[in-house]
Amino acid sequence: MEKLKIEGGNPLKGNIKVSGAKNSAVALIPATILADSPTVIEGLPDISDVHTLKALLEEIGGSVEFEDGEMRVNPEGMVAMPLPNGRVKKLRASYYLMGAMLGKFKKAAIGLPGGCYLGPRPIDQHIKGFEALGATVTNEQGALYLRADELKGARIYLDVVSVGATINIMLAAVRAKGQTIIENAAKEPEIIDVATLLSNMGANIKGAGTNVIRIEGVDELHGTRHTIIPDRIEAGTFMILAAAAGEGVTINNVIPLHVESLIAKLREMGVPVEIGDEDVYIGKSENLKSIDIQTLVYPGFPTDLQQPMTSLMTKIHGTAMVTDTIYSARFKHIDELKRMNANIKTEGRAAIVYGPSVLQGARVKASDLRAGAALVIAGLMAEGITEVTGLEHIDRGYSDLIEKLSGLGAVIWREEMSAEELEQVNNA
Ligand SMILES: CC(=O)N[C@H]1[C@@H](OP(=O)(O)OP(=O)(O)OC[C@H]2O[C@@H](n3ccc(=O)[nH]c3=O)[C@H](O)[C@@H]2O)O[C@H](CO)[C@@H](O)[C@@H]1O
Ligand SMILES: C=C(OP(=O)(O)O)C(=O)O
Repeated sequence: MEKLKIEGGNPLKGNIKVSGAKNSAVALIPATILADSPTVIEGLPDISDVHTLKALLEEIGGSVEFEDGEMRVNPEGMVAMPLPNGRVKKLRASYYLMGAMLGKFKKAAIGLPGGCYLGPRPIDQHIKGFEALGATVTNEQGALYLRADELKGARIYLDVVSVGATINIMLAAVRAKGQTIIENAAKEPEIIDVATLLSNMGANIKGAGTNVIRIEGVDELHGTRHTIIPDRIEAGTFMILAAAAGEGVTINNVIPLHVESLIAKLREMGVPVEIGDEDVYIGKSENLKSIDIQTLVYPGFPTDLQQPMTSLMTKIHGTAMVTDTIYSARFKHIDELKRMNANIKTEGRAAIVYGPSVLQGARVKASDLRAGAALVIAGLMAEGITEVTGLEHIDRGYSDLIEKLSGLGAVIWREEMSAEELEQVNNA
């Protein structure tokens, strides 16, 4: 097992390119099951979630080629193979296999998903949607079994705005008979990306990106070619790290509209931001002002950027508060930042940051994906060497991180852990 080492304090300069969106990729790949002929997705990130989903499609009989970010999925040999255990537990998004397999085969058996622990992550709204479409859903020894004689369109009101439930219901409803209306739908860009792929496969979807989505079911879907949208969370992570440790960084392959809430907050702090057509420039940031952040559904401030933002906030002059209204326990990075000399207090769903602090290199552990991003940013800001373990989380969502950050002048590398270090991490 490896750890990441970062020598902090080296000013970052230059250009860094954003990859395809993880949170789109993890839905686009299962969506290929719905077609009767091969689909090609271009621009996928080289992250472990994508490799896990590739293996899952192969497990159900698909043939999948993946090279240079391009994945070709031939669904011809696919069957409704139950997947109650194993790889499905590695990632949250394996729940999209439920919607896609239910749509295609009218049955699915999928183990309850894994992914980052951020507090309770129920999937009751997904189940409510599948049941409204005519499926029976039972929980048998930790796996959900979904069965339907036929799927029929329905009007489904989501009690909570959920990205996962909106996409999952869309995946099943494109192959249902008649019209489905999803009310109180989530509006994230990833939902539009999945709807675009499905529409190009022959589905009839209107309103993706608004809070009412109308789907007219079709009997057949065909393969197509699709280019994924850029990852707004990776873009945001790079913007934050540029503000934290940069002296002029351009982030390329960004849809600026997708990061508007972050741009607004960075400007409020006094970070120089210039917006291009497909790039964002972050200038050297000094004397940052205190701000408060509340995570909200899109287009509000994303929960996924809350953790990286906390690291930047240790530079502010004053007090700042971060409230996560989406996930109550997304604060595991705080104790690690404290090890690095940050002055932060958590109270319920909020973290209060007292700045400025001069961060010090330390041995820290990434408890989840964005906690990992927060610690990498802190390591780039800190004096001395920071060692980050828990890289399996970071590898779920950031492709070629070392190469990309080294390109900006960061001193960052991976190192094999000794047996003694492994034991310490496992016992922690
Ligand atoms: C709205 C929001 O910010 N969504 C984020 C959420 O998506 P993710 O898809 O994981 O979460 P959802 O959008 O589905 O959930 C939003 C909220 O609804 C709740 N919920 C969800 C489904 C359900 O059936 N029942 C239920 O109560 C969740 O616990 C959460 O509090 O985390 C992802 C990974 O960090 C982010 O990329 C998404 O942008
Ligand atoms: C927590 C995340 O991923 P997942 O929902 O797959 O656990 C994330 O993208 O920040």
